[in-house]
Amino acid sequence: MAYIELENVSFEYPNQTLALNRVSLTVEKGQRLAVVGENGSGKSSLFLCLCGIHFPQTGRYIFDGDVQKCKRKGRNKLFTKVGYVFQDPEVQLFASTVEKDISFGAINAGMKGQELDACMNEVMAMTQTQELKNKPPHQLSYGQKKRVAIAGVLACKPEVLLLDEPFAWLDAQQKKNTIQILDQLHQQEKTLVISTHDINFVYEWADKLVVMKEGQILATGHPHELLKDEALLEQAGLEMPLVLQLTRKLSLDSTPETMEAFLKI
Ligand SMILES: Nc1ncnc2c1ncn2[C@@H]1O[C@H](COP(=O)(O)OP(=O)(O)OP(=O)(O)O)[C@@H](O)[C@H]1O
Repeated sequence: MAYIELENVSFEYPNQTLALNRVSLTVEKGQRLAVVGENGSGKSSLFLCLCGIHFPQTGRYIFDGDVQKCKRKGRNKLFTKVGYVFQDPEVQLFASTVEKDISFGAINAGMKGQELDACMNEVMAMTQTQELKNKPPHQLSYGQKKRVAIAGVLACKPEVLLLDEPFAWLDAQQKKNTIQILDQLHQQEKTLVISTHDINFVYEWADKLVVMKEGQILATGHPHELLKDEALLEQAGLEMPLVLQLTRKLSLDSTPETMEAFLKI
């Protein structure tokens, strides 16, 4: 059985916008799933359903073997195991210092003493936020706020991380730092689900890709397969990854899996 399973899930906002339309999807434990699609295709709405903030009106959501019920009490396991990093860190940060912000969720969940100290040290080291710990979050740069937002979610020790556009507005170095965090989390066998418009990153990073359009899933599969499908790319409004474009242009026999491999040819 899959770790996360959506069966024909539909979700409509109160203004009757149908954001998810009969979406079916499975995610295995430890998988790196990328969700791509045009603006408004439903990626954030999908994440908000996966973490339990929204509840679909129809269909079934099964997390780790449990069918999710709309009652908040029945979804405690979901809330403790699935962490959501919002696209905009401003939505997430609220405490008077970075340290208080990062520890808030963990303390709320009952963590204290040495366990809390060890957890804070670990997540602040991973996200390089130690030197920011006494600063008010509103004084940080955008990239620093993003790291603090990730740290706060990691401190709650989720098994699944949903990251909504983790690279949006980041410079090259901050993006590299965020990719390093994702790589470390993957080594820890966390399940990672990201939405992004960075198709080159998706091609190299994801084990599985979901392509969305107008609230529906157009295709699911390995990015190496899906991202060479010109008809799908056209339908979804996506560009072909650069490494594939270059491979075709140069009529290479084999397709390198990364840009680094391409540059070594
Ligand atoms: N709170 C809301 N109330 C009403 N409609 C909403 C709300 N949030 C999103 N929508 C609508 O739901 C649809 C899906 O939006 P969603 O934010 O999930 O898309 P997205 O793929 O994440 O877009 P983007 O790439 O721009 O972040 C859009 O038509 C959007 O206008």
